[in-house]
Amino acid sequence: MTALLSIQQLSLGFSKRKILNQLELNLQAGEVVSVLGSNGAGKSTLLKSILGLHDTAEQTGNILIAGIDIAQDRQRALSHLAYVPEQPAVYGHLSAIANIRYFLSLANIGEEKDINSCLTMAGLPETAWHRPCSEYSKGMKQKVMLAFALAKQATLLLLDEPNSGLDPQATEDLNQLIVQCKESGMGVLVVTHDVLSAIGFSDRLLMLTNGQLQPVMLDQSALTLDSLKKLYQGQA
Ligand SMILES: Nc1ncnc2c1ncn2[C@@H]1O[C@H](COP(=O)(O)OP(=O)(O)OP(=O)(O)O)[C@@H](O)[C@H]1O
Repeated sequence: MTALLSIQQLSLGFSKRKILNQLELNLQAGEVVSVLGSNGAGKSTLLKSILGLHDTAEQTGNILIAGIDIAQDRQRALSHLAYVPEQPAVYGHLSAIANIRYFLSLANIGEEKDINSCLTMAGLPETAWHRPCSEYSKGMKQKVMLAFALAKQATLLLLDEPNSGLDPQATEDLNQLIVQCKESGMGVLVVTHDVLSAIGFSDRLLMLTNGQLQPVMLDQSALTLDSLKKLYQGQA
């Protein structure tokens, strides 16, 4: 089976400082993988690599999305992917529906999927659909971007710190949506500091350390701040 995301020997540095070092990752359809790591470990740098945002001269290795090498055909590779950044980027003067229509047109996608049903699935209240997004909370903007991912029929979803700034109810709603995406056959890669949520929705937890991804097993019932500190410091 072709992996939805396959990263082979990815290395990247800034000013001769190595951030990613021969990093390997495979993610299958219907799988949620969460990447943990200390501040500055390189998690956002990894996401930017997957999005093809780094100068290729700075980077070595291969990244394939649905079997397509982003260095060869970035546009076609990215057509399979949806990305929700930590600060969701929507146009404030447009409504949720208008934003999604606009993003779909930018991606050259017709409205094959019903936007209303995507907004419903993403959990945005119907009363907000036609209001300008400048009036939305962060959680609501995030739901617009997730509804876009569903409307685009992306098979691979990248989420950068999806729970930061969300209250417990909004966190639970988002966690459930991640599980729904997985159950519908999407692959989801999450970068997060919310270890508790990640244990709940992930099939695999990986720790980014010294530029590489290492599997970690965490027992939710034994989780303490001290045990987490040790794990992040590589002492667990
Ligand atoms: N464009 C850049 N130029 C130089 N250094 C950079 C650049 N982007 C990131 N870095 C450095 O690379 C390292 C990894 O940064 P990155 O943002 O990927 O970390 P992170 O794991 O996402 O951290 P956090 O958990 O704080 O968000 C940091 O030391 C950062 O300063």
